[in-house]
Amino acid sequence: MSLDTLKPKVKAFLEEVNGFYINGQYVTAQNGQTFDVLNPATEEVIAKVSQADESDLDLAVQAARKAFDEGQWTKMEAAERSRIIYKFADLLEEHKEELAQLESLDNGKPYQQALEDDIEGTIEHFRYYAGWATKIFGKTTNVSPEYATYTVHEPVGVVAQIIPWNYPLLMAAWKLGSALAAGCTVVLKPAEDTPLSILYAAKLFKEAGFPDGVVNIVSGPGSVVGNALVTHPQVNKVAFTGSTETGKEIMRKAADDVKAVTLELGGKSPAIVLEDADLETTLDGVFDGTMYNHGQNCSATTRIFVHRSLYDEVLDKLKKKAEETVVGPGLDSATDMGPLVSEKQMNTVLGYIEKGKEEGARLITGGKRTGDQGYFVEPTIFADVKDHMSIAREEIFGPVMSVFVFDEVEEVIQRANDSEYGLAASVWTENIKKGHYIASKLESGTVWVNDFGLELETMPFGGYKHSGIGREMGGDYGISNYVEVKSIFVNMKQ
Ligand SMILES: NC(=O)C1=CN([C@@H]2O[C@H](COP(=O)(O)OP(=O)(O)OC[C@H]3O[C@@H](n4cnc5c(N)ncnc54)[C@H](O)[C@@H]3O)[C@@H](O)[C@H]2O)C=CC1
Ligand code: BAL
Repeated sequence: MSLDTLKPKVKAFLEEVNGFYINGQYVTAQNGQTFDVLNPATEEVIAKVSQADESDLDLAVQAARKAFDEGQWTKMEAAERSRIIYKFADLLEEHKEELAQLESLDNGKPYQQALEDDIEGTIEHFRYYAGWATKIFGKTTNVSPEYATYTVHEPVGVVAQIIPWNYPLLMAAWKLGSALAAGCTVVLKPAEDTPLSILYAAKLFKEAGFPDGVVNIVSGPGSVVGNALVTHPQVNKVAFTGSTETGKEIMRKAADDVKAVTLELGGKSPAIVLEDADLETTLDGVFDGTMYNHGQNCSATTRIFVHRSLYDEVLDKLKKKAEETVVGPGLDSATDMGPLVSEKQMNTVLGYIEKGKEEGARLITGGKRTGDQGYFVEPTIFADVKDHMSIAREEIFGPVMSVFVFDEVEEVIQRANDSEYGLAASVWTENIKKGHYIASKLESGTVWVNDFGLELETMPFGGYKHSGIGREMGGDYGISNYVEVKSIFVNMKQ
């Protein structure tokens, strides 16, 4: 597939200046400003998008506030809210190929991966949370015969949602699905690098039947639009996915107004390969665990701890896998791994590769940019990595794997936990008792045993330590981010 084979609706969408979406309509920035969106495979401008400032953002928050206060969504029958979210998922399905093309062009990921993982995952996510709109229950409690006591779960209000660029539409779904099911209204800010898929999808909110103002999408820089969203006095709650640094800044600012925050932040996830691991499955899992989405995953298993008895064999086989990986444009069907999302991200990753070499890790394959156009970086593997090195401690967010050797189970548990992060981990062993034991000891929001990367709407996802606060998905775990709990006492004393 090439740019010439883009679907007519995608071509038309790319040709116009794409406004953001406020109060049920596309609008352009009041000051007329736009920003360029690049194809990371070619560095060419593929679209122009309106760039909001604080006054545009204020309009979006006012629209969400009005929609919330007037209750068109919040006080709608839950079954009707559910039907509208289902309908939105059906419309996404009708447009799934267009959305996958946009995602591949904008983010760089292979088209098939965009279609099957990102877009299908988005559709499933909305369907799942559509079902939850009718399953938000308080409790009746048995406090005293003289009181009727019960709790009510009420939508928290206007929600600010700020999302990153690694899974543009899927991250929007993770945030929107539960908030909308709970009856909140939303202002969502996509990342500057990847605003296209959610802006394309915005028109489908209206078609599905969402009242105006329930969902608003505003594009622009984090330092301006994101900041104004977090600090806006009419916003009740902030949900963010992105870097730990920005997450901390958001939390500090939200504290001024005592706004609740949900944060899904960085990771440095360990994979532990025990001496009895089934090597074929393990090597596939460990390799994809690091390299999937070009390593641009918060849950990427970038620290691979291999038992000494398998170390040389594992290194040889991982090297071979890296060298067989086809790096190329996302729209090319032969591509396994596309470009990184931006020049900034490519330079960050190349900087870490240099640090790895300087600090004495052994580069066994990769290590360079490929070509001089597009942000392509070779799948890169370092062996003999030591726990104190930068590549062992800091989030790289690129196709860079660090391999360590270990001897004892207790030793590797301690080393795996020796990180400021605690998002995900994997354990590879045929001894399932040991698998459970190690899973119980790891300081991590998710642990996969003999698997990697499963992130399902049916299970909560989030991190320990600096990897975040709260859990998204997982049914009522996700809903709980968007409800206030009210306790009601009714005096029945005669
Ligand atoms: N946890 C995850 O899934 C992600 C983690 N990252 C990590 O972050 C690193 C840097 O990537 P960036 O795109 O610069 O991340 P970032 O955390 O700065 O950006 C993520 C989102 O936050 C917004 N934002 C930035 N500054 C803001 C502020 N002051 N107030 C409100 N919103 C703000 C951005 O516009 C974007 O929408 C990556 O190298 C990676 O390590 C990046 C993307 C996703
Ligand atoms: N932050 C979305 C899920 C992931 O990167 O693994």
